[in-house]
Amino acid sequence: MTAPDRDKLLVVEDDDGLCRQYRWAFPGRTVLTANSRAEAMEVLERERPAVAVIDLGLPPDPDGVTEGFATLHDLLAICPDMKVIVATGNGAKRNAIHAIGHGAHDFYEKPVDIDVLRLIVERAFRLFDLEAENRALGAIAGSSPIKSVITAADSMLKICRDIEKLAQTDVPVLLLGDSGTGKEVLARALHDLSPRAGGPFIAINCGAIPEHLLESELFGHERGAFTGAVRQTLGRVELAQKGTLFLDEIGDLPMSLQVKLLRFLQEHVIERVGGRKSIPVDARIVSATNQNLEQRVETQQFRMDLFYRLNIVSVRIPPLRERPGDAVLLGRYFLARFARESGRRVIGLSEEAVAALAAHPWPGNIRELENRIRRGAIMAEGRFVEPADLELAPADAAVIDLRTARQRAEREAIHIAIAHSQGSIATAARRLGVSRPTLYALIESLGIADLVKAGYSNDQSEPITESEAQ
Ligand SMILES: Nc1ncnc2c1ncn2[C@@H]1O[C@H](COP(=O)(O)OP(=O)(O)OP(=O)(O)O)[C@@H](O)[C@H]1O
Repeated sequence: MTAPDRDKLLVVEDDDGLCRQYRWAFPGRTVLTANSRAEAMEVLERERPAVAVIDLGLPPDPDGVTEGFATLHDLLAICPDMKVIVATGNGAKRNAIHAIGHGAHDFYEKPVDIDVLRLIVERAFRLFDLEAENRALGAIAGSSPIKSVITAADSMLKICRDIEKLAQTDVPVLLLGDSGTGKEVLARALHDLSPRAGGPFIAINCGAIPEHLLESELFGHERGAFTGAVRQTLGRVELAQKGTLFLDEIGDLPMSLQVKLLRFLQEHVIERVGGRKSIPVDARIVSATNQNLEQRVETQQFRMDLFYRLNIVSVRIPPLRERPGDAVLLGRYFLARFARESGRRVIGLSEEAVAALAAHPWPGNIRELENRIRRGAIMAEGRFVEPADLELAPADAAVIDLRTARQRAEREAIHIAIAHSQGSIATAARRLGVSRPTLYALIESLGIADLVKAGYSNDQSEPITESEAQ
């Protein structure tokens, strides 16, 4: 299918007179019309319009909304980037809200006011353009030199280039970074880009295996080496023959094994537990830690000679919070992946979710981000993942202007006061220290009249007195 056409407007409307009106109303756009869902899908396949206006009352259900919603669903399933505006009957706000929840970009109420509709449609075209540009930018920014490493941050792009260079050598590399920053991803990339790519990549977490098992896990054992050693077993070092050995959490390697590892690094030979033979092993060593190894050397928990052997080249991986743009870029990447894997129709992150991702400090780094997005892809009810789906607080509180902050606080105070006044506006006004007309004016200007009416007010019968009005 071709790319969406940024000038084409699709109108799905069964009234031919209205279709004509639409054509006149948008002289600068190519207006394509369809009378039914089937026709709309044909036009979509052929023309890929950027924006669509659809009437919810379409045949065979012109008086209901089922066909309109089905059309909305089908259009977005094929073309999720398209901006769809739905036309609803007078007063049918519930349908409009339902449509937005199902991915519609906007709605307008019939009868058609062409000036208003023009504004809505032009806004949709502008947004479509902006998003298309963003996607193009994202594709460029996200084009990291290493396929498995998604990043747009300069510091990480530099690390990727360093990894590419280091991959051509055999020097031991020490990867330093907090938990979940992608140390294993980079270790694997180092292997995959190296001439050893055809050989094995063997990883071992030195902190996760009990000390008494670790020696045999690393170096293997001969039959009868200890009770239960019923057969000869190769260790991870030997299994990495002609490949790469990734020693994760190297700071946790017990002192007794540090000597043995050092010998391997110096002489490229190992001895299995219970064995006497020196076995040559050709494996590249990449290690990683989130601890301060120098400090462990100072406190004599880590051998200095081993530290220098492992640390011929070190690569410090920045935490996610220090990679500008990466939380959102990775968030979109994971969401696309999880949505695809789970077959869910979650299309994107809401603006609020993007802001929340950008503001969160990510103590658990990319692993935390991945887990939150996995949750969001499952929990999202509409088409967009919201901050609550990610169990993140909305971020906008930190960046709103003072006027918005004041209005928000006023809204909240009014709701609380009315709720505590059993719905009486007069009592609420007294509690808030304002006159009743002022409170009414505030409720009106803050746009919460409907909520106040629906929620609490039993105040309808209390007319404003003359003295109050002054
Ligand atoms: N730049 C990246 N692009 C895509 N996925 C990434 C990136 N970095 C990390 N990940 C993913 O994040 C998760 C954590 O990464 P990884 O296991 O490499 O971190 P780590 O630093 O080795 O963590 P730990 O220290 O806890 O072992 C993995 O699922 C990994 O695939």
